[in-house]
Amino acid sequence: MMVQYLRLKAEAGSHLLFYRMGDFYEMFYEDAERGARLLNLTLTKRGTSNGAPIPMAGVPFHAMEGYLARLVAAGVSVAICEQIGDPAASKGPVERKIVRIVTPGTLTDEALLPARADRMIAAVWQTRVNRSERAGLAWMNLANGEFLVSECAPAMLETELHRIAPAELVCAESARLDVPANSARSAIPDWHFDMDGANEVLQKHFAVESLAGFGLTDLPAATCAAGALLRYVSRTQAHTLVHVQTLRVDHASEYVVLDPVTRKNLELTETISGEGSPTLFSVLDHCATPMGSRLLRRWLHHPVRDNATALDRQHVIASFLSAPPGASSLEAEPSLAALRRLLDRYPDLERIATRIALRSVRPRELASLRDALDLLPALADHLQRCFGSATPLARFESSVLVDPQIAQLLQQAIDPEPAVLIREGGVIASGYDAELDELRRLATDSGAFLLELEARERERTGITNLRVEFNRVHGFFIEVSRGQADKVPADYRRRQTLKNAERYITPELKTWEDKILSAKERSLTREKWLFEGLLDQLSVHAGALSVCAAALAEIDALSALAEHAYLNDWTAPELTEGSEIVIEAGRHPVVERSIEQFTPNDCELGPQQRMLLITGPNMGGKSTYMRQIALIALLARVGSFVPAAAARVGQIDRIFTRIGAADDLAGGRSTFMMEMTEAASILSASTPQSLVLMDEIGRGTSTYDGLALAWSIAHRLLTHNQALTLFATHYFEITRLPTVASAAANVHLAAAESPAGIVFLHEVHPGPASRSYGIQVAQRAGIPGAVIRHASRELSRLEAQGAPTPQLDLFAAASQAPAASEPAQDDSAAADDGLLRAALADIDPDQLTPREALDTLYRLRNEYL
Ligand SMILES: Nc1ncnc2c1ncn2[C@@H]1O[C@H](COP(=O)(O)OP(=O)(O)OP(=O)(O)O)[C@@H](O)[C@H]1O
Repeated sequence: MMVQYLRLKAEAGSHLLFYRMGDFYEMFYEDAERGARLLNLTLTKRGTSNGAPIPMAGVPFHAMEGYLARLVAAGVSVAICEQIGDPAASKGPVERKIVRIVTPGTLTDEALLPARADRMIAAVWQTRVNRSERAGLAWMNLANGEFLVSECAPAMLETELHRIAPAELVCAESARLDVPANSARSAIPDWHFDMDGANEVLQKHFAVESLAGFGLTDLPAATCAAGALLRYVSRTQAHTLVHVQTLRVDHASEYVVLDPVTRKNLELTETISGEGSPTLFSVLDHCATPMGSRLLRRWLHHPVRDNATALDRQHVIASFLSAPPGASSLEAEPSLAALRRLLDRYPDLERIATRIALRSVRPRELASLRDALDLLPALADHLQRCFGSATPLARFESSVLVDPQIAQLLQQAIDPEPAVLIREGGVIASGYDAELDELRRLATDSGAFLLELEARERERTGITNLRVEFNRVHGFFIEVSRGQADKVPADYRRRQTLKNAERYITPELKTWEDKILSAKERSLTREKWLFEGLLDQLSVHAGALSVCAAALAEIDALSALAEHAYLNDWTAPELTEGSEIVIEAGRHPVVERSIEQFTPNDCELGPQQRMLLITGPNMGGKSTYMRQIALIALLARVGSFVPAAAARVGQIDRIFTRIGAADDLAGGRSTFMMEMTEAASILSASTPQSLVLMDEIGRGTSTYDGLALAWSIAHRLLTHNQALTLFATHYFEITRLPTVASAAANVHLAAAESPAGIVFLHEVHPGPASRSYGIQVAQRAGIPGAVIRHASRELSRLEAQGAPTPQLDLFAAASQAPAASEPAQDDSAAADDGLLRAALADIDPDQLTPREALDTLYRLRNEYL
């Protein structure tokens, strides 16, 4: 047996091998030690190898899913090996085979998948294309069959990986890659990414002669990644990936780019501290179905650049909110509420459709599919009746109506309340198959048949005390007392002679006995066979079911957004082609839900006013204001309504954020270094169509350095990048920027002092702030009174001395008129000078090749001229 085990283990490679032995899955050697540690199992021993005992640990077969879930959550892959031979018929160990491999990114089991989030698997391959380095990406959502590819510059790889957020990342053994924090890494041999092999695997899977139809001609790196991924995923599944029916090129340029830092800072689906709520997704997710929730999550991570796509969604939401012709707008909600109630009754059709294709669907899922299909006509009718067929909703009507034959088939085939597993029987409805009905009747109604047979034989033979009986040794027999034995007909065969009686069997009873003794077993076998046949018939419709599921998910996500808009008074933003974000009375979508009275604020960014310099006291609401503008812009680009009285949002290519400060100790970067790295990427990549959020840049170093950097960064963003920028700062000097660059404007968060202390008004007013209120905020935070009094005395002393540092004169100077433009320009020139000197000091000319020297010269010229 160990020889067989070692052969299978070699096949399983680095995956844990679950080796089926009777009612257990056993692990041996290092697998046993690792499995026991991860799953908290008892480590035992079995036999010896080279004189040493073999470690062993096992899990009961019926509890396997729970253990698998824990292993997958820990990023461990498991190869599952089943007994496929007949133990009774085999000499030596029963034949066994690895039937599937469960990896973090290739799950399709209901129990192992998160309901309201996708689990992607991605592959990456970097290669040189036309003398420049390209990163090819392929990713698959096995639970719905989506298969996508894209290519990008290596510098964008991290951003792309965060957008895709794979649970598992497949890469070449030789690749040096930073894998996103939540991804498990799986290394495969480099040659799996070979171009010829990739073409072959993909062409074979899609049964095509060329991949040109998929638009892969100019994407060699992505093609290699797709081939390797398809090969990897196929190996993990017991069945072919029939539901992966197409491959789509996903152009990153279709979406507003959000780098990993921005996704985190905007708390789209995860808070900064890693919780699931409160986030934008958690407040918006009113979806009735898991597939609707997953789609909404995907949308929030993929705001679109194209107005048409966003407007199409917005129009559907508007249709949901518009009342039927002639009715008042108050009636909109009830018909929307009725729709939401209808959606509540739908199961996860998307995943059921996939599991039908993968033939791993459970009986109860088919029962819920049957019930759901029954509801579809009512849903289509509701859409038509309440929202009218002339609206953008009409496009869903044909997709949600699937062939009624599927519903009919399921009605006939599946028991009203089927068992959990097919192996238990009780899944196929009675009346669907005459033979199954007969087997079940035999297995359960044997008493009636025996009584009927006994009565018939008594009448036929005239033997009144004839009895039909059963015992374990002889099975069924007809017993006749010895005195009556001469009356038995010729077809009676003697089975046993007792002292006072004879026992017989008849051909009819023998046939019936054979039938009944195996009836249970045969009814189970027949049921399995019928179930397989049913899956054959259903899998023909898996594609149509997926289309229906996608339409339902979209209706669900859009009606959830409509409901949120209705309940929270959101409005439809205007989407324009320009570069602008104009918001009237905007609110923060998450914060407005958590506090009683949210103060709305306006914002105007556009070609004439590209930067808002935001000042105000700590706790005044600067970060909230900046984030709400970014979230409103993002929601508009998702196609949602927005929390504002009115909004106009133009084209946005990227949203950048430099908010808050956190050390990246693991990455070896200090707070200041992180801050500057993020600022550097903003300066190098933002464009006039980008939205940039900068919160307190430069505070992580000495005041003069910080101020000089903050000034220069803001100046450069205004003059060079020309991005739409929200720039919050405590450096008052920077509020002079509008005097040198007219596209900048000052706003501040208002606060007032009352006898009870500082009152934050949270209102955005034009102009810079007049005071910092730092000491008052510190007092509210619970700094001891003695410290506060000491600080106040120090502040008065420093102010009396006449502002020795820019930091201290920050707000005191606010009431004075801003300085003339000359000195400010000097400031800017001085800061540039300092940076140039620092850059020159970093260069060691002796270490540069002529080419590098020339490049450096060009870079410096571009940056400082
Ligand atoms: N517009 C608003 N209406 C009502 N409350 C608000 C508003 N904006 C912010 N707040 C409240 O004020 C708190 C502090 O806001 P925020 O963190 O944005 O201040 P801040 O100015 O960025 O502070 P710091 O400078 O210390 O980072 C928020 O948690 C929120 O409860």
